[in-house]
Amino acid sequence: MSKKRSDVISWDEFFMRVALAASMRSKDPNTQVGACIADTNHRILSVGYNGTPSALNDDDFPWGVSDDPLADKHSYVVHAEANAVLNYRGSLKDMSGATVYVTLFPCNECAKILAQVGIGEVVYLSDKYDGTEGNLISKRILTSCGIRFRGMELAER
Ligand SMILES: Nc1nc(=O)n([C@H]2C[C@H](O)[C@@H](COP(=O)(O)O)O2)cc1CO
Ligand SMILES: [Zn+2]
Repeated sequence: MSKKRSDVISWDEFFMRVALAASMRSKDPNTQVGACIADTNHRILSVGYNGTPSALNDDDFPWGVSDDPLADKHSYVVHAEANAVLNYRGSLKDMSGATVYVTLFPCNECAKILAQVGIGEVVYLSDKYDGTEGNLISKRILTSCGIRFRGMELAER
């Protein structure tokens, strides 16, 4: 009789790879971000990546940065974590205590959104904006709302 496989990927790795796959849909030329929200029963609630609102023609808007907010991509892009929350079609009470897997540490605006929908934990791959103003504010919000956060790495496969 054959034995069951035991070297399966962990839940952390599975959800982070889903987030990573979502990031591959991003059209942002500089930073592609993916997010996957999983509940405490290991069920995926939602997925998102950074992009413009779907009704907006993203060929008509900037993908670069500029001192002019009208010509800056940041003015038009919805962040991956926000999109994951907005894409969710279930009852928000089921998001309580859920974990968001995100390929880049959330900004302060997303931290507020995640806190307000009751996310319990943030797991991230990169923290490339560590120490910047928005990043420090985000960590302050998460900490003060009792939202745990931890980094993880993905093994090469
Ligand atoms: N956690 C995040 N989720 C996101 O979806 N983003 C998005 C906004 C932009 O489209 C891009 C950042 O572009 P840049 O400033 O690195 O060229 O990633 C950014 C962050 C950073 O906090
Ligand atoms: Zn954000």
